[in-house]
Amino acid sequence: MFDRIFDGSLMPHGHCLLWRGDLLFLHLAGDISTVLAYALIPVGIFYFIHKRKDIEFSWLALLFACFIAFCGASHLIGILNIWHGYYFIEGVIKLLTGIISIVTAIFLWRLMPSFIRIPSIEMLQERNAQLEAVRSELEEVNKTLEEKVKQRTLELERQANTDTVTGIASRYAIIERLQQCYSSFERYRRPFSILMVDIDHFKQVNDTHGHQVGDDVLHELAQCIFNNIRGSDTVGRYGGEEFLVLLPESNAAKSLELAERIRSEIEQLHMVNDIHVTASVGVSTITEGISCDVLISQADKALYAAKKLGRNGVIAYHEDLPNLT
Ligand SMILES: Nc1nc2c(ncn2[C@@H]2O[C@H](COP(=O)(O)OP(=O)(O)OP(=O)(O)O)[C@@H](O)[C@H]2O)c(=O)[nH]1
Repeated sequence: MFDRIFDGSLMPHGHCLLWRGDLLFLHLAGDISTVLAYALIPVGIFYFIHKRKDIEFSWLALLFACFIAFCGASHLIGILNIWHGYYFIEGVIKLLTGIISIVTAIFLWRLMPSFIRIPSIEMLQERNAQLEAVRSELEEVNKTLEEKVKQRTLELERQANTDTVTGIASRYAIIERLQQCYSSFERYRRPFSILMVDIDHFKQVNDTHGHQVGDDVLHELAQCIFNNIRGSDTVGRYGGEEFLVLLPESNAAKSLELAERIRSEIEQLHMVNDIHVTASVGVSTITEGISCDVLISQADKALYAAKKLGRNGVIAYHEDLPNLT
């Protein structure tokens, strides 16, 4: 059996190619270079598959590598057969090469639709450019939205901080400012005072002239207070017809003086429908150990006293303030 396989005497030695130098050169050069290439290509494929474990269809690449390796073996036996006629071995190798080639071809054609679907570099570049355009568009939309949110937030903040009827600080804003002054007092002992201004008999204005005119009066009066305070002071609408004025760095005497001026200015105001109003003012100055709430209640007590004493007056809170009921 082995004799049949390795029997290289099928062609008499020396008859092959008749030892013509040109034929020998052509066949040897062609086969040797092909064998070398066919040995290197499968090694390259194995190396690639080893490095790129993510590649799909790697088994097909392996099949392809085997097919090339067998083609290389056919050429190798072709070289040997120049000297000896190992045609049995050559036949076996050719048969194996044929089988593996057919298997590879079948799988290659079965997978052809999938290969065709694989996007080309141009297609990927085009897709990438489209995605990039969408991304820039989204970025632009995002910027616009952010800007709108910013504007809306500012608008909401402005609305929350401003009283719509009078245009001065809202109750929320004036209380916040009061807390800031109080913190500053607690930390740096910065004094401050507050005025509680309340329009006298405002109900009569509403009842006589209507609610809209009442609103106009509130607006004019608020602006009057605003025009008589410093930039560092704040006036806010504390309640219906009640205003809270915050006076940082102002002691009791200075605050009383300002309260009197405001009261007097209000008294002299000529408002819509020739309306004249007066206001009562309660003054309170921060002292050690009292809270914001106590400070406000002191101003309220002083205001109440001013009302009880005939309105259109200014009273500063002090310990001996009579408990008027
Ligand atoms: N037009 C208008 N009126 C308001 C507003 N808020 C409160 N008022 C009115 O202010 C009036 C307050 O009346 P009162 O609490 O009796 O006080 P007053 O009439 O000013 O009397 P004294 O404070 O005791 O001098 C009520 O008629 C409320 O309807 C507002 O936003 N607009």
